[in-house]
Amino acid sequence: MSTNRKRAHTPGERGKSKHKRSDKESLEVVCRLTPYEGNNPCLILADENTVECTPPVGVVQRNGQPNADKVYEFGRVLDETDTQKDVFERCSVDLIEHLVAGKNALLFTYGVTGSGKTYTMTGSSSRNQCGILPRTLDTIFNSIQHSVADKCVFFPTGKNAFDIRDKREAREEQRRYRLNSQEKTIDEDRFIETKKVDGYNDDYACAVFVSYVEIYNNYCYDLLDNGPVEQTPPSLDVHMDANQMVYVGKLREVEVSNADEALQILAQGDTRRRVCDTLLNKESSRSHSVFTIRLVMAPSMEEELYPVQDASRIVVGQLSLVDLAGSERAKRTLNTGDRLNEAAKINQSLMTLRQCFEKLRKNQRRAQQESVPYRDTKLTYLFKNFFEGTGKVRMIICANPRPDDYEENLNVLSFAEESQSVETRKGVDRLENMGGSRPPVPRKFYAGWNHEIDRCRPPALLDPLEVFPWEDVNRRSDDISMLREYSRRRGEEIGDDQIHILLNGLGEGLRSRLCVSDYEGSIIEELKVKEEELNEQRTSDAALIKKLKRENASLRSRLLVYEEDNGDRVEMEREMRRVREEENERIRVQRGRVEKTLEIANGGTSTVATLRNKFNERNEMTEQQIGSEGRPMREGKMADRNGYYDPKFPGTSHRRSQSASRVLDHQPTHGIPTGNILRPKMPTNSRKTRNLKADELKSSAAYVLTHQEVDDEGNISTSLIKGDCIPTAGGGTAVCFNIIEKVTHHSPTKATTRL
Ligand SMILES: Nc1ncnc2c1ncn2[C@@H]1O[C@H](COP(=O)(O)OP(=O)(O)OP(=O)(O)O)[C@@H](O)[C@H]1O
Repeated sequence: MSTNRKRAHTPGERGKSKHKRSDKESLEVVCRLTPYEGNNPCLILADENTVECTPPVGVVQRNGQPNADKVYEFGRVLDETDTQKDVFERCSVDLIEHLVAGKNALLFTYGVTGSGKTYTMTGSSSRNQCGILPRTLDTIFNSIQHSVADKCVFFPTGKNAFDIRDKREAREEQRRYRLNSQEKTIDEDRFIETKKVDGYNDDYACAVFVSYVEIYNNYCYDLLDNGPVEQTPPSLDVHMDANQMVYVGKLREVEVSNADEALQILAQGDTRRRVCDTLLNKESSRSHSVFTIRLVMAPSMEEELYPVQDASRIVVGQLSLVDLAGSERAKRTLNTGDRLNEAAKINQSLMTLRQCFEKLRKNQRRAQQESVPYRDTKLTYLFKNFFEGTGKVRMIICANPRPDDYEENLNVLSFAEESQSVETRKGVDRLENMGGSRPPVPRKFYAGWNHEIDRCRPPALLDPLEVFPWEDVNRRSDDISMLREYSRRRGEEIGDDQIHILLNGLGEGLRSRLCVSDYEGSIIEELKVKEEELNEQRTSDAALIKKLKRENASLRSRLLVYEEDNGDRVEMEREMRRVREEENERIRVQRGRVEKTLEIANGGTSTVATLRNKFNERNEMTEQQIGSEGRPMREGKMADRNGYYDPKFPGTSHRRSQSASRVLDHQPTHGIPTGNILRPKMPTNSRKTRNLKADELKSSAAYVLTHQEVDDEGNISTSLIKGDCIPTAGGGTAVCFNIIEKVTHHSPTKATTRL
């Protein structure tokens, strides 16, 4: 790995701006890496927020320089180990919470062609491959199921708004709807997500509307158009409503009562979507698709799940799931004709998206606001609501680590990383708080009882003033039989004609109470399930706590042992330090002594130096005289100049005692007899040795080593190597050699021959 790694942004910089306000939040980016089994992936997950980008071998920059490794940081990085469910949980669940709270959110995928955008957004119907969109639809309906009003109660006005029908109109519209609706084919085998989010306000009745738009070659088409699939529907215009919100005019918004219906609509729309086989993806999206889920909510009537007919109290939450077409380079796809034109338009709209982001970031930094080029493409115009209105925006970057995608991935990643500093306004709570009264009873609970109540009619009832004992209606299984018995008894007492008057009053009251009781029963059931789940969770938490406590105890005891060991170790280290310091001190003292001794030995004092010089001078003379003149000096002179001892300079010897030998004469083990008159003279108290011992040196003041050599011509040279014995700091004796005397004996026969 190159050390030349560049950090595109530090984590602190990400998503921050100077003027960050609490009503703003940053666009969040999640990066998903496509599974890749080849060699040399150009992208790898470094940690859960970082992706590392390594250039493939041989890829260099335009200037010929090698590309550096780079790291990019995102809100989260997911790789092949993260499942479709993980991606859904991380990217969509909080947006669904936004939606059920009446806020807006935009989730879009972005990346190079074939990087897994459609797979991530839609996937397939199996458990493992089910993508964000189907899971989101399931989760929405799981979370609002008791509050969904009957169909046709809410309706879109066509001007980006909704209204509410009164009950009679709604019933008529429902009848028409039933007549026109076709048999639905539901995928029985599809995976169903069971997730549910909290946060829906039960005081509201709601309806879900979906729409599906395709932006192809910068034209908007309704994928839910009712016309024949073979025909391209007319392109639709994008408008702005009275609240400055952008919407697609004449777009079909289809009301759905459950996720199955919504998925069927999605599948219907997909049959119209333009997908082609390209070199880089067998099913390449040639257009951007925008699937929008609108949750329309209005405060419900007191007892019944029917919205109060006041359009001004309607709150609409919107979640748009966008699958962008992938950016692609013509030289890689080798596209021509229509495909090339499509690619150009795709790239142009993606480029405009980048320019909008850049402008938004610039505007965030400056007081002076420049206009953002939303209108340049249909895609960016549709996104305007989210960037300038209220809503959370999240981008999923899909990136394939194959080396061929390296350069395009770099573009995508750096754009995505910069985008994280774009801020959008946070959604505000628009739902009214109804003061915590009991939620209205969903209509489906009424339907169950209607039939039963009607069966109570035959027996006559009595005086309408006589009150049915409602307070006893609390165990639902007994309610009907009690009413039957009551009616039978009273029917015997009064005539049949009275019965209808009484029944009407009774029926409504009974119906309402039974339904409420039924609804509450279902809530109790749900709470029981929740309680069981919580109990299970508590049991497993308790087991975990127990296990953690055990581990904690064992860690504590191990820690104690370590601490004791550590105490011993500290003590030992202290002792070692003390010994080392003592040793250092001893060495320091010894070194001082040695230095002093050396100073003395090397003539550190002037007296010693002078003596040594004189001594050396004399010895040199002796050698010159013997070597140059080639004849022996007179014996008397020799005695004075032997170089070993001069009583005038007692400081030059190192005698230990007066009785100690002053000169140690070290003779060769096998001396060569020269038969010569020229013989070195030793002082009388010198001691001869052939096998030198340390003790002998110690007791001597001077040392002379006799060394003999014979060359090929029979010449003998005898060397006397002389030195002073000096006691060393360690108690031994060193010899400091200071003169060599040489006597040479030439062979007369050889010398004559040479002449
Ligand atoms: N995470 C993944 N796990 C398994 N298969 C994947 C994954 N991501 C992508 N694929 C497979 O890769 C292929 C291309 O994916 P997909 O069609 O989603 O790419 P795309 O980004 O939408 O391409 P385009 O922009 O051209 O439409 C598909 O066959 C898809 O099943």
